[in-house]
Amino acid sequence: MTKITSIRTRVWHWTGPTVPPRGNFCTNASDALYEKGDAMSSFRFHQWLTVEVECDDGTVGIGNAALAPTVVKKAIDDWYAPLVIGEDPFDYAYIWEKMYRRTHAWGRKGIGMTAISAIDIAIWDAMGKLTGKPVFKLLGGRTKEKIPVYYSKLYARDIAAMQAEAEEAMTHGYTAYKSRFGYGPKDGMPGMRENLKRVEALREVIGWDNDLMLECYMGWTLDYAKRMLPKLAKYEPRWLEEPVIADDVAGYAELNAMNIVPISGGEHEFSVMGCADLLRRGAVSVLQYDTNRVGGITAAQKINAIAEAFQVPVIPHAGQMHNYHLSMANANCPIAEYFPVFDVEVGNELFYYIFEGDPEAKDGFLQLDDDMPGLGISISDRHLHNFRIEE
Ligand SMILES: O=C(O)[C@H](O)[C@H](O)[C@@H](O)CO
Ligand SMILES: [Mg+2]
Repeated sequence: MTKITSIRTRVWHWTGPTVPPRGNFCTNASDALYEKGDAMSSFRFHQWLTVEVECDDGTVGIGNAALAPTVVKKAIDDWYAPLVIGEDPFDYAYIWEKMYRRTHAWGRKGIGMTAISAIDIAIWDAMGKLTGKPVFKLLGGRTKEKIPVYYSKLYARDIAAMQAEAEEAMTHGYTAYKSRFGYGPKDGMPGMRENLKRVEALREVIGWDNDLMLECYMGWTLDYAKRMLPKLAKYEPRWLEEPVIADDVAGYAELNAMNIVPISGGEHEFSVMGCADLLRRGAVSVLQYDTNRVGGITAAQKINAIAEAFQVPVIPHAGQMHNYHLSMANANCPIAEYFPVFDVEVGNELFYYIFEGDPEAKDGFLQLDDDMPGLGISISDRHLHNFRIEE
């Protein structure tokens, strides 16, 4: 029997250069407030948590978390690691339930479930390494020759710059593009026009044979979204993402039931139960949990089965290997999100500066290696000079 002997947590604080924040960059939940200064500040992730689960034969599985890394680190060090050390990693379902139930009073969403996710991902990486199999081969194997990806950036800014970015992305063969709205309820009718002008401008560049997805990042309200949907319909978006805050599940369901534009969400939902509730209530037409938030690979795979029963496709939030392996192993995961490598801005791109092994998209697809055990990533020292590491 294999045993887990230690869990090492490190917070990687980015100290390198970052792209300065811009106004109307991306609507977000703080936009509802009378906000002085940078409303987007609490939605930038310039830190990341790595979790290394070591087994008694020296095998180390790597997990990660992007949400509130310093707090998640403390939760793991103080509460979760003692529950997991001494267990057999192949008892991953038992370990998951133990972490979930022993901290159920406070850990079923947010910080706790993010901690569970990071440990669970590390356990699956360890199991892959211990069996000599890529994680996707432990989940269901290769359901796709290669994974189609969508280009995910196009934050709101001046129209010429957005069109230039889309034109450049087009040269890489993507057939799907996600853009972010910069305006919401506080910007009134003029803001609606600004939003619509940018959608129009992107359609001019990518044409009508490519998918266009539109992201609100929780920055609109139900009222505003109901007014915008009929105006957006003619641009045929594949989905409208996170129009309202994650707690407004009824709002999601009302917008989705309008059947004007498919509503997507889930990246701020946690646990099997949380995602099952979104599906049961018809809240989303596309489910977008993130494996490093929702409960790790153990929970994500259960959610995939439930989503398949509802025939709701799962397109996890973010690229990154913990999501790619699930996309490869599930026919109900049609495409994956892909953040192009770029200067540190929002923070989704930090993954590339901490890890080695994440595949690069080519001609709108990415590939996983049948012979690469585990997740296929390692912790890199290429950019150590740009990080302060908190052990
Ligand atoms: O869907 C996404 O990629 C997320 O919402 C991103 O983190 C981003 O849009 C927020 O800045
Ligand atoms: Mg999103």
